Amino acid sequence: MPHLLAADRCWPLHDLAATRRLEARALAQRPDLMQDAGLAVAKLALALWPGSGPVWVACGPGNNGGDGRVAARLLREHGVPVVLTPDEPVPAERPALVVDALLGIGLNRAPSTALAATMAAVQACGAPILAVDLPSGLRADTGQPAGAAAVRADHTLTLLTLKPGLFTGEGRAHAGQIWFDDLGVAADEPASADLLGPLELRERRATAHKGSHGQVLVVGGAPGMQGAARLAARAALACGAGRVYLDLLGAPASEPADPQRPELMRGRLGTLREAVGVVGCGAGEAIAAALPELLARLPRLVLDADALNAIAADPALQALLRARAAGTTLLTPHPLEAARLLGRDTAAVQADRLAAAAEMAARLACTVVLKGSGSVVATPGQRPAVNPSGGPALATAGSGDVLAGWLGGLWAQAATTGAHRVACAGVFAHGRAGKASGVLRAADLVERLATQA
Ligand SMILES: NC(=O)C1=CN([C@@H]2O[C@H](COP(=O)(O)OP(=O)(O)OC[C@H]3O[C@@H](n4cnc5c(N)ncnc54)[C@H](O)[C@@H]3O)[C@@H](O)[C@H]2O)[C@@H](O)CC1
Repeated sequence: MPHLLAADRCWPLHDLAATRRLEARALAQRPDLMQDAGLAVAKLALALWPGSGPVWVACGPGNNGGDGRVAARLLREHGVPVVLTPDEPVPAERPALVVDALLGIGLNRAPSTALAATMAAVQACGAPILAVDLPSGLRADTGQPAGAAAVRADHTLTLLTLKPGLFTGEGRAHAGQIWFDDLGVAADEPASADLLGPLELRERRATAHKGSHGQVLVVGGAPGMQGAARLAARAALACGAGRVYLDLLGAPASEPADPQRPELMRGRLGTLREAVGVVGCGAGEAIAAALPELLARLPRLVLDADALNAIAADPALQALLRARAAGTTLLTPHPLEAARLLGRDTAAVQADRLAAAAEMAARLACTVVLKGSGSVVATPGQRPAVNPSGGPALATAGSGDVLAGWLGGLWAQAATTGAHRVACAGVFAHGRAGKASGVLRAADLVERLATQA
C-alpha cells in the first residue's frame, strides 16, 4: 500500500544498480510484480483524483509505461475516465490528474524529441502530476535531469526502493510529495546511502554542569564580517555547549564577543586546547596563516567558508588536513567551495553530488557535508547519507554559519562521537529547524534550533 514517506526515521536508499539487482530477484519469484506496481499507482491516483474529470495516463515505451497501463485499466474498472497516451490522442481539455509513466529507472540518455514533447505537454496541461517511480527524465542516482528538462511532479510514488536522486540535487524540486511502496519485496540489498532522520547525541544528566558540556572556539569574523562568526557562536551556545569562545580575527581585545549575547566570551587557541574549533566563518584571508596551528592542535574541527577556500588554494594545508586523526575533522562546503576544493566547476559538482562529496572526503581524509538541497554527508569507509530536511527558507545569508556552529556545539557535547555521526545529527536538526515558509533570517534560525532542541 503506498504511504507518504515518514520524516521521523532513517530510510535506506538504493541506487540504480542495487535496485536492478533487487528487481531481478523479485521478478524471478513474482513475475507479475508489475500488476502490484500498477495497483499501487491506481490506488494513489484514485486518492488524488478530485472525483470528476479524466485522468491522463502518459505511458512510455518500457516497464514504467507498463505500470501506467495496469493503473489505467484498474482506474477504468473503477469507473474513472482515463485517457491513455500514446494509444489515444493527448487530451484537448485540462485533465483532472496526470499520471507520468513515461520514463522510470530505465532512463539512459537525454529524452528523445518525441518523449520530450510529451513531457512538455504533461507539464503544461496544468493538472497535478503523479510520477510513477521517478519524475520522467530525472536520473535515479544523481537527481539531475538527463536532458534539458525533467518532469516536475506534485507527487512521486516510488516503487521497490527509495532512489537517492529523489532527495538530492534537483530531485527534491522535481519529486513533490514522496510516496513509497516496496511492493512487499524485502530490501535484501545493502543500502547505497542513508536518508537521514532525527538523531539525538546530547545527554543532559541531572548532575551536569557547564564543564560537562564541552567548549567551542569559533575562529573567524574578520573586520566587517563579524556577524558570521557571531552567528556560529550563538548556534553553538544554543546547542548547549558549556562554554563558547570567539576569536574575532583582527579585533582589539576591548571588543565584546557579542554585545547581544553576553554569554559568549572572547578566547584564543593558546588556552583552549580541548575546544572544538569552528573555523572559517567570515574569516577572510587572514585565516590561512592561523590554520596550520589550528589543524595541528585542536582535537576536533569544523571547517567552513574561508577556511575551505584557504585549504583549496594551498596543498600544504591539504597535507595537514590529511594528517589529522580519522573522524576528527568535518568540512561543510557549499557547491562553490566544493568546486574549489576539487578543482572543477560548480556544475560538475552538482551533476553528481554523492560522488563529489565522496571524492572530497577521500582526498582530504575527513567528513564532508556538501550543502545544498539534499545535503550529502560523506566519510571515507562509511555509507554516505542524504538529508531530506530543510527547504528554500535556508537559502539566506548566515544559515551556513549557523550550521557550522551547531555542529561544533553538538560535538562539544558528544566528544567521543565521530565526525560522520555528528554531521548526520546536526544537518538533520538544522534542516528541520529551517523548514519555514518564506525566508528565515539566520539569527531567527538559531532561536528555532534552540527551541526544537
Ligand atoms: N520489471 C518490473 O516488473 C517492474 C518494473 N517497475 C517499473 O519499471 C520501470 C523500469 O522499467 P524499464 O527498465 O523498462 O525502464 P523505463 O520504463 O524507465 O524505460 C525504458 C524504456 O525507455 C527507453 N528510454 C530510456 N531512456 C530514454 C530516453 N531518454 N528517451 C526515450 N526513450 C528512452 C528505453 O529504450 C526503454 O524502451 C521502473 O521505473 C518501474 O516504474 C516496477 O514497477 C517494479 C516492477
